[in-house]
Amino acid sequence: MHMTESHPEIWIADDDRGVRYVLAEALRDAGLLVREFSSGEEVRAALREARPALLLTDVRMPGEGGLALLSALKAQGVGPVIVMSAYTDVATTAAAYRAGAVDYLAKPFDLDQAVAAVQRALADVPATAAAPVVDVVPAHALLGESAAMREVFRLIGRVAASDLNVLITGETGTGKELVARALHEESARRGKPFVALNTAAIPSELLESELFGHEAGAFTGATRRHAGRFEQAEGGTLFLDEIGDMPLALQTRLLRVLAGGEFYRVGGRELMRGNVRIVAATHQDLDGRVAAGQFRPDLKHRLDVVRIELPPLRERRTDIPLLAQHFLAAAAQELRLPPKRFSKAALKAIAQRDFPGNVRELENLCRRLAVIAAGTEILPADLGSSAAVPAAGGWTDALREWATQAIAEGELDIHTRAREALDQTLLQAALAAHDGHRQHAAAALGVGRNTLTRKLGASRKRRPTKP
Ligand SMILES: Nc1ncnc2c1ncn2[C@@H]1O[C@H](COP(=O)(O)OP(=O)(O)OP(=O)(O)O)[C@@H](O)[C@H]1O
Repeated sequence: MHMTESHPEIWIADDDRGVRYVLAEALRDAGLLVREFSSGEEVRAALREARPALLLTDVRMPGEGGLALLSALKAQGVGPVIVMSAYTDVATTAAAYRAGAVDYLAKPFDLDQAVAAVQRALADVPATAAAPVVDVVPAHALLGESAAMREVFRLIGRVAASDLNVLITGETGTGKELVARALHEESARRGKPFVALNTAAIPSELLESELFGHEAGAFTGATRRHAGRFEQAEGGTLFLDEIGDMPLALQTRLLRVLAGGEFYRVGGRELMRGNVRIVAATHQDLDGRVAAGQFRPDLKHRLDVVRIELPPLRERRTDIPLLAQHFLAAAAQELRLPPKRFSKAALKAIAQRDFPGNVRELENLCRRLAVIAAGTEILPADLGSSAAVPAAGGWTDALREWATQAIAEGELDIHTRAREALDQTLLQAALAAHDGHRQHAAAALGVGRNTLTRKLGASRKRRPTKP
């Protein structure tokens, strides 16, 4: 009844009345006409007499789901469609884009963001022809539910199908290789090889032949012709890890290959043509390396067409419980150990840790716990200490200064005196925290009560000695 020719409607399909309501209100506030549906079937029925300017649909609804609806609409040339879902794994996101969605909203979403997405999509009409629909989507181990990871999934879904070169940045262990694999698996190149080469792990003099291959006799030790990674990855994806470490000479060579799509094997005459998608990764600041003259700006430009940034784990702590539970279960299964689970308190404690080694470090911790934790429930005490002993700039600096001076002065009991000072500091901190209760203080320090008493006694005896 709101329909007029000049005021096209936005249709919302979602079985959740609340979502429909707030979304519809926000869109109306933005001056749009909105019509609501609670199922795919209702949308189909309405399509017999009208067309939306844009459809926003949930993925999971009773009856026909959003993705099926999306493909049906695309087949009829109705568009654009924005998909919404609480399931923000790579597979669902990528499936939505493949089926022709113009955008993907991860629930819960910000209403302004949703309105902006609608306006953007309306501005981009006409939408292009539908991409073929693939129903079977491979499962990925790339997990996460933080806003940051949802954004990563969205980007992967968006760019996987294109042949654009992607640069993945992030600290060590943040999942760069997994993202590269996901890009490959979600692209039309799946089924073709995914070949990884860690630039930093290979001696620079061998890197060229690793990349481009060599002919027999090309250099000492080259007894047989060898296909390089470029050749091995033909039709698929070549993942160049730690690209920031690539020597300049090789950067020049790689650039030429990327620009011309052709290369020679080392010592070879035959011009090779390759069809390879390049996904590169680095934990370094590539822009900084360019500025410092260590990385070719033109090569960076070629590799850095789309950038996916993986935030460190400490900036997406909400992912930690999910990942930890997954790794614990996976380790138990892999090592054929009885399954264990985290107590609530242990999960909370883990989520508060900083993981300098990121997801890899968390994974290692969980594997260790799967093996060594005693009970079937993992308690905070099983986790061991997390707070790193303050290293630089703190007491160790002062200690070093003191030791240097004491050594210079020829003191002979440096170690004993330092130990004593350390013990005293720890004991006093623990006693203060536990109102002088020795047993509790000992437990807090992880030493026995006798040890504590002995140390206290030792210090009394020596009190006059200043450390
Ligand atoms: N989001 C994630 N979900 C599940 N597993 C993950 C995730 N991110 C990383 N991992 C796991 O953590 C480990 C490290 O990931 P990966 O090797 O992809 O990191 P990376 O950034 O490439 O590390 P590096 O820079 O050190 O090569 C792997 O075992 C990987 O399976």
